[in-house]
Amino acid sequence: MGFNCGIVGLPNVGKSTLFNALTQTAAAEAANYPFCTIEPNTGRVSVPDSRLDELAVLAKSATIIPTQLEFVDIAGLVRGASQGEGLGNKFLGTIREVDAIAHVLRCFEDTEITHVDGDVDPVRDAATVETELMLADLDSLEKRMAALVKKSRGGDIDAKADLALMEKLFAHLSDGKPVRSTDGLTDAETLRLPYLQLLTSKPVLYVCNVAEGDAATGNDYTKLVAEKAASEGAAHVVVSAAIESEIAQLEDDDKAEFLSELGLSETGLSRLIRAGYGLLDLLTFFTVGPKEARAWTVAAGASAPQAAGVIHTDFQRGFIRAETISFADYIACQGESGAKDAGKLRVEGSDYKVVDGDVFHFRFNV
Ligand SMILES: Nc1ncnc2c1ncn2[C@@H]1O[C@H](COP(=O)(O)OP(=O)(O)OP(=O)(O)O)[C@@H](O)[C@H]1O
Ligand SMILES: [Mg+2]
Repeated sequence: MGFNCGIVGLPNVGKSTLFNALTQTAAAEAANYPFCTIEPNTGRVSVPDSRLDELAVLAKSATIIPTQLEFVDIAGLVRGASQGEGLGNKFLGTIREVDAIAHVLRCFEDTEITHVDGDVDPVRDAATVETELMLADLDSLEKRMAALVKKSRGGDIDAKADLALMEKLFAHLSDGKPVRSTDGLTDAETLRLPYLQLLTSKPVLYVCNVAEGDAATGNDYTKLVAEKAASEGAAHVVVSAAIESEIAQLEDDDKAEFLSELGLSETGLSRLIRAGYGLLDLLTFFTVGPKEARAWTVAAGASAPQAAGVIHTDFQRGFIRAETISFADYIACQGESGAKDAGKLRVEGSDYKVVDGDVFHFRFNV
C-alpha cells in the first residue's frame, strides 16, 4: 500500500527537474521546451524523519530504513487542457490517480527559459491550472449527474444521495471554487467524496521554484504565493529545482557544507517531501531493533492489525497482539528495556488505533 503525490503545473516550470532531484536520478527528461514530459515518471522517495535517527541511536540499529512516498512527474498542462488542448485528457487521467498534488509554480526570471504565457506570474499560473482542473470536474460531474437523475427518480437511494452531493459540488465549482474548499457537507458526504475522484478535491501544496540566489530567502513572487496559500489554508514550499538537482548529486559531507553556504539548514527537497507527506493524513510508526530501525506508513485511523499488515500480510492474518511504546516514552526511558522497566510498554489488541510515533513489536501466529 503506497501513497503518492503528483507533480502538476504549467509546461516548462521545472517539474521534471524537481522530480529528478527528488528521486536522485535522471529518469525524467528535463529540458528547456514546453511539453518535454509526455508519459508520467514515477519514483519512490525516502521521507526524512529525525525521530527514526534518534531511535536507531538508542537501539544501536545497524541500518536505518525510512518510509517512502511516491512522486509522479506529470505532463504540463495549458489553458484549454480540459477541452483536450496540449496533452489534454491524458494527463488529467494521471492526476485523477494521485492522492495529493504538488503544484509547481515558476518563481524565477530567466529570459532563456520559455514561459508558455510570456512572463512570470505564479498567481496567474496557479489560477490557469486550477481553472482547467475545475472545468474538468464540472464536465465529469455533469455527465454523471445526468445518469443519476434517472436512477434516483426510480427510487435508488444511493443514486439520490450521490446526486445531492454532486449538486452541491457542482454549485461550488460553478462559483469558481475548487471542491476541496466545499463546506457544509454531511459526514456521509465527506466520506463519499474521495470515491468521486474529482481533481480539485485532492489536497494541494504549492511549490515555488525559485532561482538559486532566492532559495534561502524567497522573493516577491513567493510572497504572493504564500499569501494565496495562506488564504486557502494550504502549505507552500520555496525550493530551487535547479540547485536541488546539483545538491542531490553531492556526498553527505559536501551537501552540508554547500547548504550552509546557501544559508539553508536542510534541503528544499526534505521540506517538500515532508510537506507532501503531511498533505496525506498519514501516520508513521516504527519497528526498532539491533538489525534495523525502520519507519512505516499507514492511513490515519488504521488499527494495529492493519499496521502489522503493512509489514507482512501474515502479520495481519495471524495477529495476536501489539507491544507498543510511544516515541516519547522510548526516548525518555533511553530505549526498550528502560521503557519496559518503567511500565511504559503497553500490550494492545486488535481494536487499538495506531498513534503517530508508536514503536511496535507485533506478535502473530501463522
Ligand atoms: N529554478 C530554476 N532556475 C532556472 N532554471 C530552471 C529552474 N528550474 C528548472 N529550470 C529549467 O527550466 C527548464 C524546464 O524544466 P523541466 O523540463 O524540469 O520543466 P517541466 O515542468 O518538467 O516541463 P514539461 O511540462 O515540458 O515537462 C529546464 O531547462 C530546466 O533546467
Ligand atoms: Mg517535464
